[in-house]
Amino acid sequence: MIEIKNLNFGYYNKAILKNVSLSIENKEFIGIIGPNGSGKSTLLKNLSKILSPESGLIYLNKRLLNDYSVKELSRILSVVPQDTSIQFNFTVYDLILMGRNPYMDNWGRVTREDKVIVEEVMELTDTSKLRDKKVRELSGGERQRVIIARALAQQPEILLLDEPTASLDINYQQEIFELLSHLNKTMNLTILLVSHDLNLTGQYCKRLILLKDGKIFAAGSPEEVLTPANIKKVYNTEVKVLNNPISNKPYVVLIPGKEKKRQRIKPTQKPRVHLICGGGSGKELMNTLHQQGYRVSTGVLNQGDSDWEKAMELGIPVVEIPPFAPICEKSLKDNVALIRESDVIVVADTPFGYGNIDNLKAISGIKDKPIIIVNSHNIKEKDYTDGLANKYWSEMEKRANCYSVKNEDEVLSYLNKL
Ligand SMILES: Nc1ncnc2c1ncn2[C@@H]1O[C@H](COP(=O)(O)OP(=O)(O)OP(=O)(O)O)[C@@H](O)[C@H]1O
Repeated sequence: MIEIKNLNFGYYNKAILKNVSLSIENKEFIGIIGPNGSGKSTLLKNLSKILSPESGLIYLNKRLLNDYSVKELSRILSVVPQDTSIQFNFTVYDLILMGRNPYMDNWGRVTREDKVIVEEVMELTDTSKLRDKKVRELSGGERQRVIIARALAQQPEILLLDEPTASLDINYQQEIFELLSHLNKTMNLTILLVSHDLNLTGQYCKRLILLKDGKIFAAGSPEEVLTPANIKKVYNTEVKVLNNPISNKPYVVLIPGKEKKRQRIKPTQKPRVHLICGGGSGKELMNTLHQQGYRVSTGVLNQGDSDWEKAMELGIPVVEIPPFAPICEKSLKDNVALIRESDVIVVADTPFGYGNIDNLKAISGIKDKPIIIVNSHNIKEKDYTDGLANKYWSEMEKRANCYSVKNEDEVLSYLNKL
């Protein structure tokens, strides 16, 4: 059904998928697992033609994926993406009906058949009772069922899902996996899903593909793939693999005490640096710190910003928001969590406006971490917030653990002293 031959893909010249070859048969239920950044989502995006391989070939039903038009492809393959936030507040019915788009004429006329299929998929996914609700009023689990219903309304042969249970509680996680398993068995749907949950995928998927650094490290039945040796090599984590007596499937259990080992090696590592930047003000420093072995994180940054692009290129953790969007509550919270994991905060020579002032506000509230500020004497020229940035800046400068420096070389010498 799908044949991937020597697939290579990279972002900005950085190789991500390396020589991946894989055959997927009709009616398979496959889990793609692997650590953060191992290339799982990138693989799915290459399969759904969101990204194009640098080299290698992908065949779908013996025809090159590249030769399919978008409409043709969406009648065979549908995708449940990782980010399922819905831009507009549609009703559940209207959202599921959108799955029929690949079958509609140029005027978007809804046929009797479209309506019958929508009813069928609502029945299958137990979403009929939600039909008139607005999508934003749904719980996480309900929303995920609705998104799956929309994907099913496309009447695909293959369903690709990127972490479909990521933010769901244990009850909804199981419900989604049960639903997928049911669809796989009763509708002969081929399913390929990315997940971090070794136990759920081990329980429900018939085959697992374990990725490490963009390569297939192991592939086979859950019993073949979920071994302590594989998990140690790929995740650098000690586990015990037990047998779940109810399902007779492998069950992965963490061995306590791992944290102590981590702490022992920590003193030899360089400090973690969280870099506040934007508009290209931090990319050179980010590069230098990364090259010198500092563990750098950054955010909040707009996607497409040149500092964001640099972070992507280097593969460093970044809290991101859509292009031109102001910092929202969630991104702010994520950024504070990332800052809390760092040892020191560095503020690049960054202008502050109302769109990014919350980055400064966030660090002004974190008093227990050293802060290094580049070129602080110039703040008035970089304050586009009628003095708000200047206020946070002056407050921070009064602290004993705040260092104002003139340039990036001085940042490095301060970091060396810390
Ligand atoms: N749009 C992008 N631009 C640049 N680099 C990217 C982009 N998307 C992902 N990457 C990088 O590619 C690598 C693989 O990312 P990918 O999202 O495929 O990994 P993953 O295994 O799905 O990770 P996770 O489990 O964290 O979701 C990472 O180093 C990531 O930083």
